[in-house]
Amino acid sequence: MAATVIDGKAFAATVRGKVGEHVARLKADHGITPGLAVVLVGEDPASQVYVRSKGKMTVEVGMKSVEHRLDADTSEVDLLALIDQLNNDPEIHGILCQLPLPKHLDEDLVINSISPAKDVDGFHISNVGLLGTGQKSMVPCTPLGCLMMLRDHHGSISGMDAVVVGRSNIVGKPMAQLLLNDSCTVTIAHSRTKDLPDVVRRADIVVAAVGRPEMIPGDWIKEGATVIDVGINRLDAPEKGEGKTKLVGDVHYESCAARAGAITPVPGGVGPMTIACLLANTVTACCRANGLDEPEGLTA
Ligand SMILES: Nc1nc2c(c(=O)[nH]1)N[C@@H](CN(C=O)c1ccc(C(=O)N[C@@H](CCC(=O)O)C(=O)O)cc1)CN2
Repeated sequence: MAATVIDGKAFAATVRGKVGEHVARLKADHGITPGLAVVLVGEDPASQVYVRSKGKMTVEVGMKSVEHRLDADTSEVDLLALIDQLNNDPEIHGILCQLPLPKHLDEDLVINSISPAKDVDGFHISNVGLLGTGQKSMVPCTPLGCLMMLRDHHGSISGMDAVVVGRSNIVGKPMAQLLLNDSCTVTIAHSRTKDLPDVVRRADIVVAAVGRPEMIPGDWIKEGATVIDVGINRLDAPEKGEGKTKLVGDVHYESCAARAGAITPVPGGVGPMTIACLLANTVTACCRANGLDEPEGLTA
């Protein structure tokens, strides 16, 4: 039977709709407008697209958007001074530095200088620790988006066998933690994992976050498993014309879809959920800062 295609683009629009409703209530009932500040250092073309999209969608849901675009050679001292200013700005409830940062900047130092309460990326070491101990935290946007799609598709994922392929701080590790918190039996697999195909074949849920185009073929997938593809890899596509490119995920879509029960496409799967969850996290941060009830269904 053909796999159900989990439509991340449509689901993200629903999440943004819920965020917008909550923002409208915050404004009407409390006179509060959530504010998000995005910091971009340098001119990475993909980052510029993501930052523009974040700003546009922030405004669309009724929140305040502030963008700081800094030169590629901005010093660490200047960047930390800007973050300090944003940490102390009462109109700003969420702050993020778009990654990757230029090589001369210490990513850990920069991330950990953001106030944990405003860390809407959920990358600050305090939020990592809170998530790891099952306490209330800010949750990284991409894994949160994957979790929302899994819960929506399955209802409950409790007791399911989940394999996360990839161990990055941004996706793999927090994803594993979220699945564990939802009572999955979780394996984190990576480049040194022995018998990777057999490990993946045992899983009811496969989250692919390795950053290697089409690395996971269909014959690694258990019949009926749910496949969440986090990869976004741009490849040359001469078949589409000279100089053309295409996006592919970390799984080989056609062969995996032939065996899976459900699968996310690339593009249009996990990617759009990342920005929707960023907006959700900003409303959550704003509610927490003001001692108000958090929006239902928009947190882990
Ligand atoms: N500070 C952060 N930096 C980065 C993050 C992050 O969560 N926080 N994640 C990625 C980039 N990213 C958001 O920042 C992001 C990536 C992809 C998409 C998306 O919607 N992708 C589309 C395809 C877009 C295209 O055509 O290129 C899709 O998958 O359908 C949104 C946001 C790294 N940096």
